Amino acid sequence: MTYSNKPMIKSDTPLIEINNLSYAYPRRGSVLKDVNFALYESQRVVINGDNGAGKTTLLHLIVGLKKAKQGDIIGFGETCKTEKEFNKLRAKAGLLFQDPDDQLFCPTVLEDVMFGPLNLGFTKQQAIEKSLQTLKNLGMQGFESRITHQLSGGEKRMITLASVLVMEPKVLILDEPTNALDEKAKTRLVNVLQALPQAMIIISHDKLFSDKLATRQLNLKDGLLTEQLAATVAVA
Ligand SMILES: Nc1ncnc2c1ncn2[C@@H]1O[C@H](COP(=O)(O)OP(=O)(O)OP(=O)(O)O)[C@@H](O)[C@H]1O
Repeated sequence: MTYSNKPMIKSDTPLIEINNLSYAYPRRGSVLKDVNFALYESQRVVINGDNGAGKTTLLHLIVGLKKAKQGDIIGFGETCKTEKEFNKLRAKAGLLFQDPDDQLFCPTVLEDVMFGPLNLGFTKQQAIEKSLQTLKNLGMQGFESRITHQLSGGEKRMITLASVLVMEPKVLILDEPTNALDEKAKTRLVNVLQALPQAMIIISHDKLFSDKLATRQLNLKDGLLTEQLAATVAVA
């Protein structure tokens, strides 16, 4: 038998857990009120809610881009309070920003998608191969040398998705991934996400997309996160 010093994560331990999380903005007031939530392996949780309900705020709190005064974020079994602890969480949880322009920063598409794998320590050749494969899976082959800031809204969305998926994070956190996508691209995205083993938290206003993908749907309203639907599709 071998022993490891690494903390063991039991399969019934949530990947991400939120306990009694509350958040308020100055002038806006309370956005989240005592929110509790747990994400387990293989779950695809879609959160919907009206504009301004606090969905993006919730995702940013989960990954530590905003810090709550009240409540706990527990990532992969470890409570996160400090920047170092959130850095560890972010290494395993890939966030797709609502606005692609917050995510694209390299001159060309390939450089942008490669950036993550290179940072993870893959060789240039490996990073290129992984990036080309991910772009192909998303139907974006041929875009490698395109200038990112010249892309259309939907193209930017797909490239930012590629830059998150190529990292193969343990958890995918996607803020309105279908924004600006046409029906063909949405269908391709559903197929790509359904085939992935990762757990996901997805914000979406797109009911059809949510129904196809979600194993669990939640609604955020008046600061409260409530269960909306039982599983709509079987987890692969
Ligand atoms: N820095 C800030 N200061 C003050 N209020 C803010 C700030 N950021 C967001 N808000 C407000 O907090 C509320 C929640 O914003 P958030 O972006 O989380 O909503 P959302 O549910 O993601 O909305 P949408 O569906 O429109 O993207 C909104 O009323 C927004 O105007």
